[in-house]
Amino acid sequence: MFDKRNLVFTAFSLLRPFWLISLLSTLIGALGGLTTAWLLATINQALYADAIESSLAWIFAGLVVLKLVGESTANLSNGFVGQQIIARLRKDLSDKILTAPIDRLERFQVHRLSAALNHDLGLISAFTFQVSTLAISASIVFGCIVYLLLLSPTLFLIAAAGIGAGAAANLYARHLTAKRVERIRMAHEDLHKHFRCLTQGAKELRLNRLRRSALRENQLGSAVNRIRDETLSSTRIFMAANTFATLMFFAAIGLLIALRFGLKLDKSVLSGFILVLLFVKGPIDQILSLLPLIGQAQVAFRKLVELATEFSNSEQYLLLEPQKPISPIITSIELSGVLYAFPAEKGPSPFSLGPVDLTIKGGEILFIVGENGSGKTTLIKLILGLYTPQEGAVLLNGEAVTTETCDDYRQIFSTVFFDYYLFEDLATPDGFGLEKVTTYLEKLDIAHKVRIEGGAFSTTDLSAGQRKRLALIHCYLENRPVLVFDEWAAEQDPTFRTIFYRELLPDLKRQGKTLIVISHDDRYFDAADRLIRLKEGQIVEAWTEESAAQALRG
Ligand SMILES: Nc1ncnc2c1ncn2[C@@H]1O[C@H](COP(=O)(O)OP(=O)(O)OP(=O)(O)O)[C@@H](O)[C@H]1O
Repeated sequence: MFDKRNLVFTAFSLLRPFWLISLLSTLIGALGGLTTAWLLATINQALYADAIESSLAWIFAGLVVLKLVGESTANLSNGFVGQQIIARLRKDLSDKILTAPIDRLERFQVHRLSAALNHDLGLISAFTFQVSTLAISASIVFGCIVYLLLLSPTLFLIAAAGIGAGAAANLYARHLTAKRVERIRMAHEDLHKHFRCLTQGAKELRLNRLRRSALRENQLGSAVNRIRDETLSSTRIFMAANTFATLMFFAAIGLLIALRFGLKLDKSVLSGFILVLLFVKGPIDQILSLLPLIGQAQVAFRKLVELATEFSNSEQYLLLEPQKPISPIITSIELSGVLYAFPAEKGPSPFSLGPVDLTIKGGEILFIVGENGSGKTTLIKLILGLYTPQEGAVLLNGEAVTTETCDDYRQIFSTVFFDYYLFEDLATPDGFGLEKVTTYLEKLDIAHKVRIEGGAFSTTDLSAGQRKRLALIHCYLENRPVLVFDEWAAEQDPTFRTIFYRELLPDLKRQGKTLIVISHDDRYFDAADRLIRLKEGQIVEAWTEESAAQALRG
């Protein structure tokens, strides 16, 4: 549940490292603003003076310099603080995502993340650039108010009524548009989702006219139209409020002039008053024009805090360096009474796996097989320490893996997931095996397509099967004791599929690696030392090479 205190706390924690410079720059900006009001008073004084004294000229010049220095310093330092805050937000959010529990991350859909990282951060960035303008304008308005009050309290009351009515109209407009700002933000999330469809589903959309027009007109079109219509409607509301504010402003000026004789006002006081009033309209309009942006930035900031709260249960220690070195000796990896259930958010019956008892012996080849949706990938995510079991424990060499040791534990594995991500750069421990890369490329029959250039693959624009071979090269280079393959051979041609099961796996086993392989290739099940079959989240069959041979012997 979102907590308002959290928003305030986050805002303060963001500003804390820069509080001094923020405060100083705001004060300097305010000084610049107040100087402007003083400058106006000096001009007014000079206009009605019988003679211009040199001291007045010096004061005028000094105030101009002070105003320029104050405002530029405030603009520069506020820009600096703004950029620091944006940089900090970007890094903090990336850290949150890097350390977020994998299952949370999987549930928090990508388009929501990209809306936050692009739309929300963009709005906050735009807002931070306006902070000094806001501070300077506010202090000019404040300074002018003080000066007007000193000039004539009666005139001030009349002017304040007019300006106050306009400001109230704008605040009411802000209230009226608050829901629209929320709806625009929601539509941006939808927009990001449909933009993903545009690029990731480009081929399918080209081939399916019905889907294409549904996306164009109903989904993407609807989100675009909602943003346009809600923004236009908000703009109209603010325009109406601004028009009313201007009307009230000039009505107040009209009234002041009309009352000139009735109130027996001094001509010089009235003209000076109106001069300052006309001047102060600029900063007032500037503040009012920023109200829509302030509303949008508030919503954006709240969304970012919500995102940070969603991932607050993060594994902060993942960012600490260095980790414990990985022990290359694996005697066993054990799941003891492990249970994991997906939350009941989607669909009536969430999937649950276990309780599972499973011991993987160091150096063996274990196949995990079963129908689609039987829980194979979920099981390996538990083995890999990517999901935390709700019950039971994972043990390495007989010792329970704890929250503190989990990341060290994860470093024993190299994986190629079914939905793997192919990194272009090679991340090898101390350059391990770099001299062997060419041999690996040749072994995987990909050397004619890819070279190593500057510590990265020269290209990853390859066929699906070839890309997966590059993912395997990453595993070779990582040189970890346990390798996990989720349907690695699915995209390979028959020849290379045979090479994978008959040559590569036995070869890795000979090097002392432990191999965990998810496979649907029943022709090669005999390549396993041990096989377990999953059904509806339970191990329903387990055999070893010996038990199979014994069964065959009868
Ligand atoms: N992020 C998720 N949220 C909720 N349920 C999920 C999630 N991921 C998987 N599931 C559910 O868990 C079940 C097991 O999924 P899993 O990916 O482990 O199956 P699998 O055996 O690897 O299937 P396949 O052979 O198709 O890859 C599925 O029925 C699926 O509905």
